Amino acid sequence: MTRTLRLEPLTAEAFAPFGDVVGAIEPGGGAKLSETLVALPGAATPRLGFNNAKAWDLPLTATEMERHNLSSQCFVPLDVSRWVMVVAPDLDGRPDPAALRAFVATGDQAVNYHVGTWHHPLRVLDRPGRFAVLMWTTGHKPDDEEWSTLPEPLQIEA
Ligand SMILES: NC(=O)N[C@@H](O)C(=O)O
Ligand code: NI
Repeated sequence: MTRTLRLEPLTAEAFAPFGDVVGAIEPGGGAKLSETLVALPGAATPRLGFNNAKAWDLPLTATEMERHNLSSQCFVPLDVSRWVMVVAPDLDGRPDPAALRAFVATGDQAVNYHVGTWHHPLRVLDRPGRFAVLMWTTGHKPDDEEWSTLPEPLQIEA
């Protein structure tokens, strides 16, 4: 049995339980993230990664989620069309299947997952997308990420 989830437009308000959203900044304006850029003891090594993520077509199928229990994870689009994040609150150490949310972001929106937030790995739409990704690591798996398989596959649609 596959569950269907519809994409919601990403807003800072809707995403607040899961992380921060930094939207387009007007000329002369600015924004900063600070307190929610978190590295817990053990995750002493900063990692600023750069990637060029391939494009996926909708509907997306999600079967597992991940979280970083020692670090926040911040995705900064460098050249991106649209991109998708699937998140959920924790329920007894797993993503709460009843509270899964799927958001679609623009290439002007950066997202910082708060430490421990269940999320699906990055999914980009329309064309490949380049990102900078900031987090802190222990330098070795599996400490840096925990995975959980969803009780049933999730189909994400527009
Ligand atoms: N590790 C990494 O860069 N990506 C994943 O953690 C992810 O959330 O996509
Ligand atoms: Ni991640």
